[in-house]
Amino acid sequence: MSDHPIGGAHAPLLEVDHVVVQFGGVTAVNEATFVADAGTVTGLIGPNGAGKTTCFNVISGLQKPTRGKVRFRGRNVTGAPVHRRSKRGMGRTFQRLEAFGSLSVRDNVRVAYDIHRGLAGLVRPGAKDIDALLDRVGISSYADERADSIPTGTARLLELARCLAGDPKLLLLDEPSSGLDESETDDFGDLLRDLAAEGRGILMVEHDMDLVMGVCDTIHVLDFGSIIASGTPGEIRRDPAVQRAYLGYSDEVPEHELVGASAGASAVEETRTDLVPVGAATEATTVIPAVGATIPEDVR
Ligand SMILES: Nc1ncnc2c1ncn2[C@@H]1O[C@H](COP(=O)(O)OP(=O)(O)OP(=O)(O)O)[C@@H](O)[C@H]1O
Repeated sequence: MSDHPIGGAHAPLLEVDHVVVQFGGVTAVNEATFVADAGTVTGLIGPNGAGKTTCFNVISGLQKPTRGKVRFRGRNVTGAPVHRRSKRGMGRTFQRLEAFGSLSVRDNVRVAYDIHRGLAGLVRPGAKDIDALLDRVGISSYADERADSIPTGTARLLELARCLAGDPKLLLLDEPSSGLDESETDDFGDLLRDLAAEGRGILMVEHDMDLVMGVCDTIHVLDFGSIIASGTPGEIRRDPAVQRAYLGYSDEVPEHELVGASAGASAVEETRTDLVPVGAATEATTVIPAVGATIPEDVR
């Protein structure tokens, strides 16, 4: 039964409502409240240790919150186990790769179809379904390779294909672009937009600011477990608190010189995406120009 205060029909796809997670004395998530809507791509960003993965664990059912609620499709799922959320249409990929290494890429997707369909899967997916999915995520050429022999970026796309085999209404993607090169990341961004255009909701934890700023409709920023800003990419880029906490910023530079801080910010500034998280560059600059904007593994 729906417990949404304004009724299930108009409820956001996902609502995280004043969620708190404490690990002993550490407050990993502190009253986090945000939504992700169907048909949109939502980014969840923030510095290392900000609580992003813990939020994902609460949403997907791996972590019980100390307080607060998670609603999915208008229903309170806070106490629901992972498989029930999955059945209701929640799919997740992980930072670590979960595929079966000794199986081929194609067989990994076949297994994912079987798992999602369960006993209802009396009719097994045809090779056509599987190959169409591999094609959709752009890894057809690896179909017959063992999953443990493919590049990391390709393996992440395989994770996505396995997730899509369950036809999820909400996709939770944890750093999906790591390991992809620039052109693969561009294609991946197009795929995310396509998936959202089909009516799916996508919530993504991602450090590649070009991707986040380029594909997200809405971004929520976590810092020390709290949401410090929510808005469009343009709003987030201009937010001084976000600049300080996460995006390139130096205290020596007056705030009016921050990207887009003034009402008269130029069109060039409005559209620029050359922002990377603090700590991702060696030079102390106001707004750190991104080189490919992907953070090296060692500063994550
Ligand atoms: N199981 C746990 N036990 C104790 N502390 C934890 C646990 N999981 C996470 N934490 C702490 O909670 C905080 C948030 O961690 P979390 O992994 O959610 O951050 P994150 O934003 O995902 O970081 P990253 O970008 O590095 O993945 C950190 O201080 C972390 O050390």
